[in-house]
Amino acid sequence: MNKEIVDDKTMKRTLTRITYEIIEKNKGNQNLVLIGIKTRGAYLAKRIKSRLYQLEDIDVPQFDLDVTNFRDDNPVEKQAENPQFKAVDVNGKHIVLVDDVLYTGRTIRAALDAIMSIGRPSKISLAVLVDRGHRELPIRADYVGKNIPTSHKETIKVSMAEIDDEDKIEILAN
Ligand SMILES: O=P(O)(O)OC[C@H]1O[C@H](OP(=O)(O)OP(=O)(O)O)[C@H](O)[C@@H]1O
Ligand SMILES: O=c1cc[nH]c(=O)[nH]1
Repeated sequence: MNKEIVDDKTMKRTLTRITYEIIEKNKGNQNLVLIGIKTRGAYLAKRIKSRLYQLEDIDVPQFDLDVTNFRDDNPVEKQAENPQFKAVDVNGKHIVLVDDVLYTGRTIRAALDAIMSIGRPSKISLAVLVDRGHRELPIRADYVGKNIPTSHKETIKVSMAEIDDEDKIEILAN
């Protein structure tokens, strides 16, 4: 059974709030770089980029990151560099990592490794649309859209208009 818990209007407001929080916490916004984790984190980062521009006239570089090669469930022999991402200059930058759901934290751990493998940022912050709890690693988000307490049996499904035709967040009871 799917239960919609966030509709399109609420999701838009939530992203606007996260954007304002990023602006407030980073006065001057110098050296900010948005990195969105594929799949939906990349679309969220693009939206935050365009809101930063609309709200404050700030043009922040934004890149997509595929963490597959850095996952701890991906055999080491299959791990390879990601040539496109390797070209991103992260040195001395304040990276805002963006993802849709924060659960065990393993995806973020992989993303941190991917970023640190190509340079030395001055700071890395984390923005997520949903924090559903159940961390398996000492990772926390700096910007949280919605805290949604879940059981292990449930799944949070984020839909985004860019690939799913509409914006919504649902809880799926497995
Ligand atoms: O904190 P974790 O336990 O790592 O879970 C969170 C990750 O799981 C989902 O990605 P998924 O692997 O389903 O890929 P997708 O984004 O391409 O759907 C979600 O988009 C997060 O990236
Ligand atoms: O519930 C979950 C857990 C991980 N990733 C998701 O997208 N949803």
